[in-house]
Amino acid sequence: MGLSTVYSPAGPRLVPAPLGRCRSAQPRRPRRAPLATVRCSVDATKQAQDGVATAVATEAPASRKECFGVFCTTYDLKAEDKTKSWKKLVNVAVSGAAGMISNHLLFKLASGEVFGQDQPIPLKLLGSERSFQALEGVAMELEDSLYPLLREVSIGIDPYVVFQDVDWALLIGAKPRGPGMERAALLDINGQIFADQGKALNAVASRNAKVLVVGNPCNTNALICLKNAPNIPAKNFHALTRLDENRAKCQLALKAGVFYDKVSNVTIWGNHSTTQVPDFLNAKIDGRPVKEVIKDTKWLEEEFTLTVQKRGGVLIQKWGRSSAASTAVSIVDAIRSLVTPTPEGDWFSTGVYTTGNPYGIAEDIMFSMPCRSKGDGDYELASDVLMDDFLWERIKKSEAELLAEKKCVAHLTGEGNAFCDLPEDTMLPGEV
Ligand SMILES: NC(=O)C1=CN([C@@H]2O[C@H](COP(=O)(O)OP(=O)(O)OC[C@H]3O[C@@H](n4cnc5c(N)ncnc54)[C@H](OP(=O)(O)O)[C@@H]3O)[C@@H](O)[C@H]2O)C=CC1
Ligand SMILES: O=C([O-])CC(=O)C(=O)O
Repeated sequence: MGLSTVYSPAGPRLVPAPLGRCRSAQPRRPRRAPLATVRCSVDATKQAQDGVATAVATEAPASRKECFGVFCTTYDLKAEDKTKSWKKLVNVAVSGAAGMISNHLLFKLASGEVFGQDQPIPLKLLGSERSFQALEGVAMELEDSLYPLLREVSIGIDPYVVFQDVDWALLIGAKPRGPGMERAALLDINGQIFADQGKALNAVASRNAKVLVVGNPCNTNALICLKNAPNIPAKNFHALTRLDENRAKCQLALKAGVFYDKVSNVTIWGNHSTTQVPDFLNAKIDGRPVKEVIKDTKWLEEEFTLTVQKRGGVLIQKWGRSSAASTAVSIVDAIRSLVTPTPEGDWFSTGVYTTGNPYGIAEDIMFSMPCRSKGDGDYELASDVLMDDFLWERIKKSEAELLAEKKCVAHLTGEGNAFCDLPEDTMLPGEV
């Protein structure tokens, strides 16, 4: 007899799997439209009475998303949503789910490390025709990991199906830049992916869905995505710059000879590219301004800044591929910063939409800035930040780059014809 999972107020526990395994009505295969499937549901009242799930096979409507393997034998998620004793499910979609970053991230999500040890989640994995088999492999590994909090795994290649009702969309899938490829071409190819996914989110995701864009160039991809999803608040879109913040914290800790938990208030301003600005003016070590602790201004202005800007590229040279594990960790950090209250006085960096920002940064781009959260998934920009000429001059350079990128993708944001004239030094962190 296999195992399935049941939750009670006392926490998750394993119980024998219910009798009767549900199968797809047709063999699983890549497809654009969902097939009719058979699903299992749970009698929530009975379950509440005796604490053990009972599976009931029911015919699903044609719109039912396909579950995967053991996850089809568990519960009717909608019925579970209604039970008082269980936390409401948080639906999480991940694109590029068969890629390297996801291979680390999905297991962190399933373990409860991200949303909490009392938060059951369904995972909705988006792939493509080319990755569908690998996606099945990922789902099999998730099955074999017996995560008590993992309530459903569904895999698919149609974002309109996979993004149905999602509360969080983690958009990782994107084409990496190949040899000889112009950055403008990458913007165009990947931009199209994020325009399509934005439209799908707009049509089917939760109206308050949070969207974190990781696929590069992530700031401009996030802008494209939000412009194609006008039904979702622009404030809910993020571009991942948390990896850069973590890299900056590590370098400051190394230089100061402290462990990195002593480093706070580190902001990455701007683009996730080599124009990004790691801010040492506002950063603190043990609650003191970094400039009081590290007196080597030349190191801060030159070596520190360049090391953080180019860390991704150096790592590619060593590893032969871009950061995957540390990127997954930084995605966890980025989400946790939004779903848990920010420690008093501190802040975190995330690329957000620049409407009404207090710093004077151009409006209508996705720019990394210092933010605080009450832990409700929302954030406010930090206002207690210092600015000097060095910092401002660099911020303007990253701003100029993002404004240029925006012009390249005007055809994807509904703002007319694209005109692409990128500064030559515009590079991803992975390009050195
Ligand atoms: N913001 C940040 O801090 C960081 C961002 N990144 C970016 O994250 C993205 C994913 O990285 P990683 O997981 O390592 O990459 P992988 O190459 O391992 O996986 C990327 C996935 O993207 C999907 N994809 C979508 N469209 C295309 C396409 N046209 N051509 C090829 N693949 C495509 C593929 O899946 P499928 O076939 O299922 O579509 C593939 O599995 C990259 O854009 C990378 O530059 C990486 C590190 C840090
Ligand atoms: O450039 C890349 O593909 C990898 C990347 O974003 C990083 O390491 O910061």
